[in-house]
Amino acid sequence: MRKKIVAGNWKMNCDLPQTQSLITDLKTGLVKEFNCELMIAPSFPFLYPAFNSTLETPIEVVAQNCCEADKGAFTGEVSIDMLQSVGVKTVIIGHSERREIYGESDELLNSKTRAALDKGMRVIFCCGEMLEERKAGKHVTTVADQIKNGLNDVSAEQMEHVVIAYEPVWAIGTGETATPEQAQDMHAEIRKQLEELFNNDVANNTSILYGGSVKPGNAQEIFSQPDVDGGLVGGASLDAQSFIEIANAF
Ligand SMILES: O=C(CO)COP(=O)(O)O
Repeated sequence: MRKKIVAGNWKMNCDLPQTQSLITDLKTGLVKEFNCELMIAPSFPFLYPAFNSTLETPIEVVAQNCCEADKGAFTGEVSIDMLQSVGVKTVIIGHSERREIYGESDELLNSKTRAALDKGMRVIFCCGEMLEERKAGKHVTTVADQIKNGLNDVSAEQMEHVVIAYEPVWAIGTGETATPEQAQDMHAEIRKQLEELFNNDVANNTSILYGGSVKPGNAQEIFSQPDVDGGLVGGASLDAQSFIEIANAF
């Protein structure tokens, strides 16, 4: 079933006191029912305290990354079992910062995605083109390749646990948002691609989020596009009021 989701990717921001105070502010601000699922993704060390502080609230705590391997000699990595042991049920995979800064390849991201799905996790799979790719008119094929490679060997049944996040790299942290039409066009292309790779049900039922400078002032227009099911929000999710206003945009 296609769900509306607003997820805050806190990236490498917020130490423990800041994490706790942001969650307190969110809880204080969540005075009414929302028409969407709410997620926050703090850094690894704060997942467990965040999980505990959000029990009995509509907020789900999700991870920003995971290791594709089960356990063992992988210094600095965090396994899916470890995440699950602290209450995490959803993981973001393939964020452009992981792809670009840490060189995570389509193959690695596919391994992570399959490992997470095999363990029963939900995956927010990120895709998005660079500015040069858009300028060269290659944005649709770039994103289609990321999806085809990243979701290789994922079954149609497993796609029930996959959310796609389209984040054009040129719109991340730049203040420059894709226009609602640009977001809608790409989301429609992604659905076409899901239909080709899987089937019509998967295409219709997969939630596709937009990410890239989503703010209270532009969320409503973006979320009102027929193929946009919510947002993956960076900067604006670090302020409780902004995040709540974005969630209210549905
Ligand atoms: O990368 C993003 C979310 O994952 C988007 O970040 P900004 O909302 O800060 O542009």
